[in-house]
Amino acid sequence: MNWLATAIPSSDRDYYQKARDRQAQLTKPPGSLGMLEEIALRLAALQRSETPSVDHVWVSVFAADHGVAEESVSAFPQVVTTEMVRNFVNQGAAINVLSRYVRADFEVIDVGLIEAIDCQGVVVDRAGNGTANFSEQAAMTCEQLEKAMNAGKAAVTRALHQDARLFIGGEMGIANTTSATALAAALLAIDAVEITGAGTGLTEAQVEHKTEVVQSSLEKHQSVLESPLKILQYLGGFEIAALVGAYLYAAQQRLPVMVDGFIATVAALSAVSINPQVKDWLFFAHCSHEKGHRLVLRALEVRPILDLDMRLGEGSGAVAAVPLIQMACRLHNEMATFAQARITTE
Ligand SMILES: O=C(O)c1ccc[n+]([C@@H]2O[C@H](COP(=O)([O-])O)[C@@H](O)[C@H]2O)c1
Ligand SMILES: Cc1cc2nc[nH]c2cc1C
Repeated sequence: MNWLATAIPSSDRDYYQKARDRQAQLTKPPGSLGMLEEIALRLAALQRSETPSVDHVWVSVFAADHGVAEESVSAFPQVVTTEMVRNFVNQGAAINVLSRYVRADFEVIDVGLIEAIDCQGVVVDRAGNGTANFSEQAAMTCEQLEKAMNAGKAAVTRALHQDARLFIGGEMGIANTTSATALAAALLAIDAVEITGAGTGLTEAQVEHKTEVVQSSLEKHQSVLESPLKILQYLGGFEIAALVGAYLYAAQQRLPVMVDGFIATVAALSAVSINPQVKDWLFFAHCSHEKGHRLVLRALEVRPILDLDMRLGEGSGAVAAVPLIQMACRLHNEMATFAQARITTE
């Protein structure tokens, strides 16, 4: 994975300052548009533009099965992953509705279902047929990790070919909150009990069992979890590794990203652990209802745009935040200045 060593550009300070100067002249008390101002400044600096815009959004949903599902850690059966992929293709899922609403390009990628489904409209870029059960062995081999991260890179390449201005990666994988929880606990060196939550809807007793599965897996693999890539290989999922690859490559290619919920934010944490420069290119859409999400956002020192108790995944929260960042751009670009509107400032 030589491409991982490619430098990630920083955002442009001059454009940031220019955008800040313009915000100061717009017809509003300074700072009164709150976080919408900062979003516009960041986008101006990333796009090196005085008129930032995110008119063309790209959504790639990565789907994969998880070996750890056999430990009864999800409220839903594993087959739902494949069934939801069919739903994505048939345009019936929440992410399809939201993508249509913002006129985003949408694709779904089978990055590792147990059984490949013969369904027109699925991009097949598989790293394997489901990960191994990480409570017993490494979730994936080094080769599979590379394939999964390359699937994310390939999705970003497709987005760039279509001139997308914002990349959104969604995920679908029954039991992937168990994987994301283990990843975050390993990356942040915390205990499973601090971060394990209900996922798709476990009872308290089931969450306790899930916590034990995560904690014992962390202890089992402790001696090999010495780098972010090893942690991803041992505890990750193919769709999570694809998100990590997508975030890193998008940043290398100067394509801003909107990060979705708990699983996607853990993928962002993994990407930041691999290359901290990636953080400049990431916007965080929302804080999900999943227990560990706020903790991971805090660890990343980022503030999400929305806090709606969503916990769906699929990229849904990220798309829900798109109208707000589009508004942030329009306000920045179209508001009159005090001089234009002839408004007294002192
Ligand atoms: O994005 C989130 O914050 C989120 C929180 C809980 C669950 N999910 C979704 O639910 C699935 C994983 O839940 P589970 O309980 O099977 O681990 C997976 O397909 C995720 O997209 C997503
Ligand atoms: C129905 C269903 C839809 C989902 N979308 C993302 N994760 C999901 C999990 C379930 C169970």
